Amino acid sequence: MDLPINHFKRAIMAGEQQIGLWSSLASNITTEVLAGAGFDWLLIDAEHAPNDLRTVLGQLQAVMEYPKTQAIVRIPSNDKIEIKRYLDAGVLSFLVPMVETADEARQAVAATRFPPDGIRGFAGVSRSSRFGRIKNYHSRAHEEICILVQVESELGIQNLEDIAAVPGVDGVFIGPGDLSAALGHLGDQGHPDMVALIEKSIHRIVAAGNRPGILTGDESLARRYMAAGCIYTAVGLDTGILARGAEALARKFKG
Ligand SMILES: O=C(O)C(=O)C[C@H](O)[C@@H](O)CO
Repeated sequence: MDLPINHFKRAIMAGEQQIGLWSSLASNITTEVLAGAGFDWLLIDAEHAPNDLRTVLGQLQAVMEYPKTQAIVRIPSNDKIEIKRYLDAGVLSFLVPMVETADEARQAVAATRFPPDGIRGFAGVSRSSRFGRIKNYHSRAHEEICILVQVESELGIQNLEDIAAVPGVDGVFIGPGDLSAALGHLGDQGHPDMVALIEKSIHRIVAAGNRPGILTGDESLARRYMAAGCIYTAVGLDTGILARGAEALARKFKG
């Protein structure tokens, strides 16, 4: 058995825009529904959604039937133990929240590498190696692992270039919600000052030779950030689609 190819990682490295959707319903059924919708990637959120390792595993299995849609997992925190467990479960692409310094970015990368390049614990027969069926798994695993670090604080923005320069950081994702809150615009990601700062940050990440990403449910902002250089762009959330769609249908009959 060959090492699974990380098509998402290869696409962003090639500069090919990847359109994604946030998946927060913590259900293998809804994630399977979304996997067939036509997105390039789904963000399975284990930070701000009631996901745990077992529910994420079920969603990874649900997505497998849709090879054109890749799963990115946002882990609860930048924790080496968490990263090890999600790696062993078969996660290939990570979004690591609240990274503020280059050292924190280095820690995240090291948690995904076996010694001597990192500190990942050795599991001989886990799902990541397809239970020992992938030849040379341990010596090649890093080739298909994708680390996206999330910058969403004032300190993180200050350290953007240093973070982007860390070897093994495949992308720098801007968290507009937390960043807006940190800069005095809580709940107002569309404030002109925030839009300008995010646009400038995207330019900085590109200039640093790395790959920017973002989430926004606002179509005009999504297109503006893509034009600025965002190469993996989440354009909505399953919870929002379900809530607003259900409300609209109810209004049709209930007024
Ligand atoms: O800071 C942000 O914005 C994000 O990290 C995304 C949110 O966590 C997500 O839940 C959408 O609101």
